[in-house]
Amino acid sequence: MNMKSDKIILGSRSPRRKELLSQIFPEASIEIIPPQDSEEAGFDQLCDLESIRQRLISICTTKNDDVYRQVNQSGAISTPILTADTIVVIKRPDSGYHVLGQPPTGPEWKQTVRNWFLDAYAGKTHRVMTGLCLREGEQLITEIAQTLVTFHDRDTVDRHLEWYLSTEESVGKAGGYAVQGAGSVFVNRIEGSLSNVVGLPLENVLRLLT
Ligand SMILES: Cc1cn([C@H]2C[C@H](O)[C@@H](COP(=O)(O)OP(=O)(O)OP(=O)(O)O)O2)c(=O)[nH]c1=O
Repeated sequence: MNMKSDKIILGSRSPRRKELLSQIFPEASIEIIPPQDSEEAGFDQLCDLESIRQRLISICTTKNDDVYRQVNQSGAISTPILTADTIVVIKRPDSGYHVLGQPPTGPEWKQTVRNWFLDAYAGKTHRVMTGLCLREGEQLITEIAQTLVTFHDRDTVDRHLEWYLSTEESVGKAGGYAVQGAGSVFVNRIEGSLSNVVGLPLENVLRLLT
């Protein structure tokens, strides 16, 4: 089956997304144009899945519009533009759902990630969602892929957590871990797309592009 287009613009600064996309699309045909405005709407106060999903779609659409504005300055373009956003969603027993994005950038990141691992991940299942936005000419297609990730029990997390924090792998990763890296030592089960957890659900992207 052929790709609908022989070029694609990936609107992302994430090296993982580029690497993933190049597994299904020739690397030489991928142009990277990251969004300029790094201010993103947050998920504060959102505690039901429907509002979280809507916000996720709105974030990837905003990224897509940003890239489109940059490209469009030189005249209308027909190359498809793909943008994405990945979040971890946990369920709190009392207050519904809660979104974990990337850890804070200040020195408090270690304590934040420590709390996420001990309180939200150990022995439990959380969701990883990636929102996608694909612009093809006038048309915008948006969708969300979801994967369930179950962590090992508290003993295993306790045993490896301080070592994991010392690797600093958490930095820049949604939810503070990398399933494709050392973070895999904590993961007991993955239900759904693995590439979705890493930042780009390849099954969805391939379906949209073919
Ligand atoms: C959960 C998880 C996330 N991640 C990464 C994927 C994404 O790069 C990052 C989530 O960050 P995002 O905020 O989705 O994206 P970004 O700011 O890195 O990039 P963009 O320019 O496209 O907005 O977390 C992993 O690499 N492995 C994992 O297991």
